[in-house]
Amino acid sequence: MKREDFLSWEQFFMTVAKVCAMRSKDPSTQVGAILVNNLNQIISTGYNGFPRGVDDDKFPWSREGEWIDTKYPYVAHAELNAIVSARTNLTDCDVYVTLFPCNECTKIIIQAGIKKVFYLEDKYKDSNEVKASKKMLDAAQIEYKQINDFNVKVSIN
Ligand SMILES: O=c1[nH]c(=O)n([C@H]2C[C@H](O)[C@@H](COP(=O)(O)O)O2)cc1CO
Ligand SMILES: [Zn+2]
Repeated sequence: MKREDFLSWEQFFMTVAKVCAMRSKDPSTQVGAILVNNLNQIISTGYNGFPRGVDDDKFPWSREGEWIDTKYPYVAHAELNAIVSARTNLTDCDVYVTLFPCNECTKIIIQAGIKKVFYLEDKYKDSNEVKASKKMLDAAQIEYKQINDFNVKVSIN
């Protein structure tokens, strides 16, 4: 008899996205994203961090203060990193991301031809950025689905 408590594809991919988030050095929010093609192959991975050459010991990680002195102008979002790292056409791929994409990432997701967005958390759902994301995804007829039928808890010692 086969095991019954195996991970579904959706649970598996979301767990991989969660592991990607563990690479992030952001002290407040770690985000992971992966792209998956229609053969269930992982095409690329990403997490939020500063661009190559932008030293994460010298640039700020703070959230507050003058905009130029916060992390916000510098950090590359997980979804952006996954999309620019992909080496194949992304048409009809799915994205698994641990946080609902912001409006800037959503534009990139749509333009890359991604078919479906799977997300874990939606902690900024009341923000205008996320509201704008949902408006664009609805208009573009791109489905989004929360994967919350299991508890992703990855612990590596
Ligand atoms: O879709 C996203 N992808 C992503 O990588 N991020 C990153 C940018 C920041 O490093 C962090 C958000 O920081 P904070 O929660 O402290 O505002 O998450 C944030 C979002 C959603 O805003
Ligand atoms: Zn974003």
